[in-house]
Amino acid sequence: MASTATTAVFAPKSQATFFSRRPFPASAPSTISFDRSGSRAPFFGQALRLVVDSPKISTLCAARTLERDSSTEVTAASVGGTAKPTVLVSEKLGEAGLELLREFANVDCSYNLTTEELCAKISLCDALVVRSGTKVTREVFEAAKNRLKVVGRAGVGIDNVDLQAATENGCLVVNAPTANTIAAAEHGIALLTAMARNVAQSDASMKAGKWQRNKYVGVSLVGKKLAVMGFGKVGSEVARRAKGLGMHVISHDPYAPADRARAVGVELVSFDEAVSTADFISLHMPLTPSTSKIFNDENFSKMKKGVRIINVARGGVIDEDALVRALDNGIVAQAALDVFAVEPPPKDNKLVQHENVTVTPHLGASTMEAQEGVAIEIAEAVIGALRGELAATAVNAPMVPSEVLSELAPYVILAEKLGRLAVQLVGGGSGIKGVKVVYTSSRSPDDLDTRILRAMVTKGIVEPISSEFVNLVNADFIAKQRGLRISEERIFHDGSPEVPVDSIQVHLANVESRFASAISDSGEIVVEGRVKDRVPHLTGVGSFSVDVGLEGNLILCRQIDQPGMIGTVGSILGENNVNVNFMSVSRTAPRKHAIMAIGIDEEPDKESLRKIGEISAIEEFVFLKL
Ligand SMILES: NC(=O)c1ccc[n+]([C@@H]2O[C@H](COP(=O)([O-])OP(=O)(O)OC[C@H]3O[C@@H](n4cnc5c(N)ncnc54)[C@H](O)[C@@H]3O)[C@@H](O)[C@H]2O)c1
Ligand SMILES: O=C(O)[C@H](O)COP(=O)(O)O
Repeated sequence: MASTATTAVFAPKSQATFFSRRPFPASAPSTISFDRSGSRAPFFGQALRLVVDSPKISTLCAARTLERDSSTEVTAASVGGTAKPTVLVSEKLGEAGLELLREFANVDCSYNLTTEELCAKISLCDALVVRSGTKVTREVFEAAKNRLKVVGRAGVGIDNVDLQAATENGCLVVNAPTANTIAAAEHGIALLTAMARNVAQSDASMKAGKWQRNKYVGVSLVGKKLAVMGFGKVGSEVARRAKGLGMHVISHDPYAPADRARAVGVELVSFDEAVSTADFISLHMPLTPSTSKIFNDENFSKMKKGVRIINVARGGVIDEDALVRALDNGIVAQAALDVFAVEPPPKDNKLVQHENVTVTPHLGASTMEAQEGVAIEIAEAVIGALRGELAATAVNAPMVPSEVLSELAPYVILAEKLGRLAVQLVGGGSGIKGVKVVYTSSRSPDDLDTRILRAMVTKGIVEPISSEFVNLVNADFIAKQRGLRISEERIFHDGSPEVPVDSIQVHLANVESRFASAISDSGEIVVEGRVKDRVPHLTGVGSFSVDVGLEGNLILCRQIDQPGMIGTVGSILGENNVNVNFMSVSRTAPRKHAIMAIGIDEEPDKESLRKIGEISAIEEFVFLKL
């Protein structure tokens, strides 16, 4: 994979190359329409394109208004009135945000709607503003009958919005990712201190007429070890505050830059070290396929007896039944939970009822200040989107002109998949800092604007490990915010200028890998890809050449080169009904080491992965999701 050709650092071109900002005057005949395909990762073939072109909004805005709850309800019978769009606010939103919305739109604040009521209203609305309590399902998007242009989530998590259905129905989803960070961190600290001193339990006891001073002796925080799991926006603020309480703070976050943690006086450690040495464990990682139920029986059993756990992240990172068992057998002395796998949890939920558990109903973001902040942030994003402006907090829309996409589409997919693969190869606790993207191309720098490719690499790296959504507008900002230094290099390739890019390499410097063979001779994780017949392929891992189509999932194995390996692994996958779509083997020399890359359609179960790991000739392997 190494190349000796010339290198140049790219300077980004003006944004205007990629975006057309067309204002959306309320009086003009206009519609925002989108390409219909796509999902959470759609910059390209599946991309949304913002086009302003028809009289939909003026019709939708011709609405008679009715007073309700100091806001406005729009009915199907509405006629006449102003050419304003209609915004349905289905959960309580800060007044400052409502005021902004009212200046621009007819605002209907209707809370606690049933799904039927929401579906009945939604076809009369251009925008919907929610928090985490409104389930914006496919049914809702379909009931909107194409009128709904934007869903604004006044907060971070969009777990309650069906993004795929939103995209398929041409609806933009925007969120407000930063305004409630401090509130969530403060709530984490509130739960930590309240739990340590039995505040909730002793309050309930006194209200029941008791005076139980001996029963509610607490534990001190000073000098105790706190493990912050996830050193992102909220986790780092919790760490800062916990240090102020005199705690010894460590953190586990495989992707956070170590110097950021050091600046707060926090050491980044491995998962096992964090959970096995801490007195308190505070959870601040996002809910992703790899963090789902990560706190399970196996990991509770590694913890110090009497550990205390705080969760203000997402309920799904804990296996709740396993936590009940860990509380009952004394491994976990206490837990303080703001979030639950199902919200609201059933009344008889064992954790909610448990004497040693302090619970709050998802209040992390619920301060006056945070709610004003998210309300303003989301109102601005929703108004901007209705006007046809770019939304930096767009969750499902990149808005890239089709002419750019048509040429770069497969490279854009390749760039994201390489980022996604590279981040999954990271192991240990050192954190990612330097990312280098190397393009081999025969085009001159003026003929190849790589911003979209760089943005896609960032998207691939950031989205699987965080609650952030990356698009072309915010990619550089998000990378900077997370301490990721992304540099680009071009290597001249003497080929056809018809082909925009010959290969893309993603290098991650100063990191350990879960798959040692992904570390190249230069000591970096390196993955390389090429587009063949418009299909992205992985063509290099570390110092090995491979060739596997980037579709579905991938298994990488390093093995002793010997007969029968392909068959042995293939049969294990076959027994698990996992279809192999591509396979390539590359070796250093006959009967020495070989790397096998296997593209598979489905995700193998744990048992099959265990069996592959037990094949004696296999020295290491890793399963990666594309
Ligand atoms: N309770 C609430 O009201 C409330 C409010 C705000 C945020 N949240 C939740 O808190 C969580 C964190 O939010 P944030 O804004 O700090 O997100 P963030 O994206 O800024 O930080 C998440 C961090 O977790 C790290 N991470 C990813 N996978 C990990 C893993 N396997 N192990 C350890 N670390 C891992 C990421 O590298 C990142 O640094 C999210 O789930 C968010 O939805 C809850
Ligand atoms: O995702 C978020 O922003 C938090 O979990 C807060 O959710 P909420 O807006 O429903 O309080």
